[in-house]
Amino acid sequence: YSPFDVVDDYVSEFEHSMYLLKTAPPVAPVQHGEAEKARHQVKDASAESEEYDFIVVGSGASGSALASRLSEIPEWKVLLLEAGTREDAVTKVPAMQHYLRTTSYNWPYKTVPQNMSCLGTENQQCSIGTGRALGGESAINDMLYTRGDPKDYDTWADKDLIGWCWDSVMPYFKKIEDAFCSDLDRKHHQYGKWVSYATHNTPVYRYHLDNTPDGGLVPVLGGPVHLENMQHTTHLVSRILEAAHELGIKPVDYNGKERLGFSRPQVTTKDGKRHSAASAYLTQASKRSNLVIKPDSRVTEVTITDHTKEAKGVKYYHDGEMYTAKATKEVILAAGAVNTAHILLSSGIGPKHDLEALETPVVADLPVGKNLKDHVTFIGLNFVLNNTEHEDKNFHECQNEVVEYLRYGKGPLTTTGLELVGFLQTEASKTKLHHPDVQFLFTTNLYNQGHENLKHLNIRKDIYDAVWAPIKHKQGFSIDVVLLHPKSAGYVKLHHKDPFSAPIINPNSLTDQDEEDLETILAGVNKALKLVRSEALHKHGYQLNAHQIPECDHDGFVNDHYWRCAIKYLSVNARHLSGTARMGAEGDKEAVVDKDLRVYGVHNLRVADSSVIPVTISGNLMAAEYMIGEQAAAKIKTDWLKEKCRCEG
Ligand SMILES: Cc1cc2nc3c(=O)[nH]c(=O)nc-3n(C[C@H](O)[C@H](O)[C@H](O)COP(=O)(O)OP(=O)(O)OC[C@H]3O[C@@H](n4cnc5c(N)ncnc54)[C@H](O)[C@@H]3O)c2cc1C
Repeated sequence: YSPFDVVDDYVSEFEHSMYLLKTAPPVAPVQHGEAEKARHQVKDASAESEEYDFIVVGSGASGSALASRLSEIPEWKVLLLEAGTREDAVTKVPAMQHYLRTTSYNWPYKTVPQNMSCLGTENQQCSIGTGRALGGESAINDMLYTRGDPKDYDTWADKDLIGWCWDSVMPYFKKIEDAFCSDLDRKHHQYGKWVSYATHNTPVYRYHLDNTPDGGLVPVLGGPVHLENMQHTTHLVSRILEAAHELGIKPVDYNGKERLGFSRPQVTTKDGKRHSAASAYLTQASKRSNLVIKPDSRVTEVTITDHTKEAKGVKYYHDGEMYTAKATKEVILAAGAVNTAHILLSSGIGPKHDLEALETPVVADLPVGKNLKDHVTFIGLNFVLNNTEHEDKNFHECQNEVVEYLRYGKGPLTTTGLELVGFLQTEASKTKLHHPDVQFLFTTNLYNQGHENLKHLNIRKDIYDAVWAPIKHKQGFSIDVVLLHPKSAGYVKLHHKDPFSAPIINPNSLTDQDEEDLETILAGVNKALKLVRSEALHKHGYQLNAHQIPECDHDGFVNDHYWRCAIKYLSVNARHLSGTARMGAEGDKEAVVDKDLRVYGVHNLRVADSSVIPVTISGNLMAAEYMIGEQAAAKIKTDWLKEKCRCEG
């Protein structure tokens, strides 16, 4: 075959998508004037509005799972509204993920200036952009699939949240997944089987088959979300596993029974291409006539009746005009921890005092926006390999990579650079139970590729020049240290009552009084340094990047004193945002929704996304979001189908 046959069509589609992304106008916030103009064009609500049984707002992991499951009931008409647009050829390529975060597939939010973290960013403002696409963040994220630790969910259940303990959520994880990974703890997964076919001139294909009782082979029906290991790794994996062995750290399946240790990443790709929530859930479901999916439609407010406090529908902005849509049964918000809080606040649901200050009529006085949590992450731990330069690729090599990607789903384009993941308990941990407090992300050549590549993190140019520019093009790797259970909490507030203006986001990272958060990251840094000093890595010549942050370099030594300072400069937000519409039992003053995700004090309104997470989990959030979407659908089905049985007698 000619590589040109494979590549030509793809390259033109890819180039076209890149052109559209580069020329797209800035997305959010829409300018104040434009919002005003649009508001005057609101169509007459009663005459023009569309009517549905359910309206789901936001199509991320939770919203896509939820809308898809609700539309399984043919009599229910479901509307899914999404502010972002459909994915394209660029989003499918895992290696493009950093680029995507500077495009219109992103809400370009920044935090307010921080005092204890992000000191190395422009204006001390961390970038906190979240995904804005059909598929939500799963269309731009790092694709790492981590369920979290059973103890996390048991902690939720300890707060009287029946139905959320590990034993209750585990079946949903299994329902979601279709896992094709090596090193799986199989009892704990819904997994596919591998059958390889190699014919004389075709590549190896994979079939997903199982034995039937009569001995034939049928496809196994796993869940909609395809999981596989990163399809491209380097020699770093075996070297780190060897080093880990030296330190007594085990190789594990972090989604299995034993979770403390190191694993190959399990990621949401299918044949090396990104498998977003939209691909997993909406591609099939969109064939149903009772599911209406509207991208480029930004919800500004939930409409709620004055005296009965019932959610009746939403207002949304599409193509320069405002529309209304009615929900005869429920409205469910799944717009992510920042935007769900924003919509609730704009609808008059939030702290009374704050809403009144902005002259917003109060529908329900609830602590919306409080308790914002994120997994703050230290990115300043970089290692170089004996000053080895990596060479620029020539045209032929690049072309081969594209062919490898398209034809076999392999090669460097299928990876984000992440090679290995660790869940560890540091010396700073206060619990006697086995429970991780930090996550390690081992990535090759992530930060030393030019300042442009760190634009999505808002890193200052002088910091880049001091720390990473001297090792540009050097081979090496980094260990990001992720704080899994931050004590500090922040908030999301309305900046203005105009629903189009960006909210105030303050994660307040590393501000806890006892500095436990800082000390836990420091303990993680020291553990990482110990690992790199092991014989297994030392013998290859890996060295700590000698170029450090000038503001922290008081005495020329890289010691705890230095690292505490460095952590404040180069800890950034992981954008694992949660907790802004927290789930809690009745009487819990910090709760916004109950255990069935219903908003307290407002009828027919639920929240089903990371906003409801009451206590952070030991892992990245996407898997939990899929689980929350699935659980929400099951709860809604139970409620309304039970209702139907009662009515029908
Ligand atoms: C850069 C980045 C990397 C990450 N990497 C990982 C990772 O590797 N693994 C992992 O598990 N997690 C990762 N995360 C976090 C994870 O992706 C999210 O926590 C999770 O996907 C959130 O799912 P969600 O359904 O709650 O919301 P989202 O995915 O944020 O979906 C919400 C959707 O609602 C839409 N929306 C918002 N406001 C409105 C509105 N007003 N009207 C209509 N639609 C609206 C948004 O456009 C968005 O599409 C990452 C996040 C980011 C930003």
